[in-house]
Amino acid sequence: MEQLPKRPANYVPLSPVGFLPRANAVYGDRTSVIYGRVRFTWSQTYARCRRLASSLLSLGVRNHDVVSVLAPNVPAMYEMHFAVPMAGAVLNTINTRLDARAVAGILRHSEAKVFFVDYQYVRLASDALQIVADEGRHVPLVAVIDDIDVPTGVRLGELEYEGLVARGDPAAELPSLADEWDAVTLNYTSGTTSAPKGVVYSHRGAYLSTMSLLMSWVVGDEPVYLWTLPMFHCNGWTFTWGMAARGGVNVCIRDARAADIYRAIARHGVTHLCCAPVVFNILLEGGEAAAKQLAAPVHVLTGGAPPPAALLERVERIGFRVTHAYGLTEATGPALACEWRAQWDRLPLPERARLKSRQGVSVLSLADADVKDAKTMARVPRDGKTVGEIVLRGSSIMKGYLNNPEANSDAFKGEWFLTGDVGVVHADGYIEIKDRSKDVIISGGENICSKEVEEVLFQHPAVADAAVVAMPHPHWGETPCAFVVARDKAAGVCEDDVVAFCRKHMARFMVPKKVVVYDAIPRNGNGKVEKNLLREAAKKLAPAAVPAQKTKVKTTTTTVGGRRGEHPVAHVMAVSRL
Ligand SMILES: Nc1ncnc2c1ncn2[C@@H]1O[C@H](COP(=O)(O)OP(=O)(O)OP(=O)(O)O)[C@@H](O)[C@H]1O
Repeated sequence: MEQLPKRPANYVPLSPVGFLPRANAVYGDRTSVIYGRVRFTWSQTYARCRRLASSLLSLGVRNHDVVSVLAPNVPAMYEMHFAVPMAGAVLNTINTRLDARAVAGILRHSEAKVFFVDYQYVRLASDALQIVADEGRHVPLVAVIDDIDVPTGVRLGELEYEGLVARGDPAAELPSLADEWDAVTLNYTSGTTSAPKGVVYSHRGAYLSTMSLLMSWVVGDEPVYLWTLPMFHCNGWTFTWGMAARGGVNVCIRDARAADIYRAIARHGVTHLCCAPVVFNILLEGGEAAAKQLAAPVHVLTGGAPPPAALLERVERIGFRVTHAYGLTEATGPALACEWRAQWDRLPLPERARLKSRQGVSVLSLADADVKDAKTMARVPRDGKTVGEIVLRGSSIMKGYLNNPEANSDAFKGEWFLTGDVGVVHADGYIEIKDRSKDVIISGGENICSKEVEEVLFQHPAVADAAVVAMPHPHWGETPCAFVVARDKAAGVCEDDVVAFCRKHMARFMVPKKVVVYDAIPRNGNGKVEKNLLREAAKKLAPAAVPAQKTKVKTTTTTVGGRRGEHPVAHVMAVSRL
C-alpha cells in the first residue's frame, strides 16, 4: 500500500475556487448572478473572473498578496471571491459598517496591495486611506466598483472594476495552486469582545467548510439564493463558493430591507437566504401579508447571535423554514448546526422553537466539538446544566490569526480551539450556548447567563427586542440589567410589568434589577449586540451603596468556561443567600 504515491491524477489540492470552472462546464448557460437589471450566466461569471484575475496579475499582484474590498453584496464582491485567489492572492473583505479608523487599521495590518471600493463607500475609504498615508504607511492601489446596473461615474483614482474586467485576458495563464494549506481569504473578527483579529482561511478549510455547510443545510440542486447576509461576514458563511458548487442563482441586493427582500423573493423565486437573527425583525416587519405571498417556503439559515425561541416561532409562523447554526469567524462561519430530527415535527411549534434555539451538533468538516471545564479540560456531563467552554477541532478551523502570536497561543489549547463561549450539552448530545464568557453575570457568586434572561424577556408580549448585561451592585457585585424595545412604540412597555413577568418565569436572583426601555438595541455590523455600550449605560444606573446583607458562603467550587483566563471570575464560589 505504501508504494502508491500521490499523483496529479489522484491528488488535487482542495480549493473552493475550483467550483467555478466546474460551474462553467456543467451549468454554463444557467443564471449565476442577478442584480437589478443585470444578469450573468455561469460561463460569463467564469470569464469575468478570469479576466479580473489576469488584470490583477498585470497590476503586479503576486502570490499571497492581500487584495481588500469594501463593498455590499454586489456582483463584483461575488466575483472577487474567485478572481482574487485565481490570481494567487488572498481576498480580504471589509465590513462596510466600520468607521474610517477601523478600516485603516485593517488596511495597515493586512498590508493590502490593492483596495477595491464600492462607489457608495468612497468617502469612508478615502478617510481611511488618508489615515494610512498620514501614518507614513504603504498606501494600496485603489479601484472603484461603480454600480453595474446604473453607473454613477464616481471615481477614486484611475482604476475602475469594469475597466479591469474588460481589459483582462480570459485566456491568460493563471497560477495554479500548489498547496491546499495556502491562504484563500483573510477576515477580521467583529471586534465584539476585543480588537478585531485577522483570521486566515486555507483553501482546504474553505473547501471542506463549503461542502459541509451545503450538506448541513441540505442545499439541493438549483437553489435561488438571496444575499441578505453580507458577503464580508466569513465570506457569506462560504455560500459565495457554495452557490457555484450547486450551480445556484445569486440574487444580489445592496441592503437587506423588508421591501427589497420580499420583492426579490417574489420576483426570482428565492429558495434560500442566510441572516443574523436580528433580520427576523425585518422579515416580521414585512408582516404576514407579505409573507403570505410566498409561493413556497423559504429556507433560512440563521446564526451569528442567539435566536430567541420566541422570535424563531414568530418567523416560522409566517412561512420561513429556519435552520439554526452557531459559529465564529475562526471556524469559517457555522461550526454547529441544529440538525433537525423528523420526530420533532410532531411537537407543538413553541416546543419545536425551543429545541431549534439550541446551537446543535458539529458540522461535518469538524472532527469534534465539545464543552469542557475551562481549567481541567474535562468534558462536562450531558445534563443540559453544567456549563463549560465550547471547544472545537477540525478542518474548518482557521489557519490562525495573522501576525498575532499571542492571540494564537491563547486560542489553541492542545488539540482544541477555544471559542470563548460558555455552553452546556443536553442528553441528546446537542450543545446549547449560554453566553459569551465575558458576558456571564456573576451575582453574589451565582453565574447568570444573560441569554437565559433574554429568552424570557422575548416571551413578554410587549417586548420586541431585548439584551441583558451586568450592572455593578454594591451588595451582589453584579446584577442583571435589561434593555428592552417595545413592540408597539406608542403603547410602550412598563418596567414593573417586565419585572413581574420575569419573577414568574425565572429564579429570583436572575430577575433584572433594572429594566430600561430603548428605541433600538445597539448592534454592530454583524448583528451582534454591542454589550460593551450597554454595560457602560448600566454602570451609570448602578445603585449607590446599600447596607450589607448577610451571605453564607458554601465551600463548593464551580468552574465556568473562562475566556482564556480573561474572565474576572473563572472559578466562582456558590453562594447561598440567608
Ligand atoms: N447561533 C448562535 N447563538 C449564539 N451566539 C452565537 C451564534 N452564532 C455566533 N454566536 C456568537 O458570535 C461569536 C462569533 O462572532 P464573530 O466571529 O463574528 O466575531 P466576534 O467573536 O463577535 O468578535 P471578537 O472575537 O473580535 O470579539 C461566537 O463566539 C458567539 O458568541
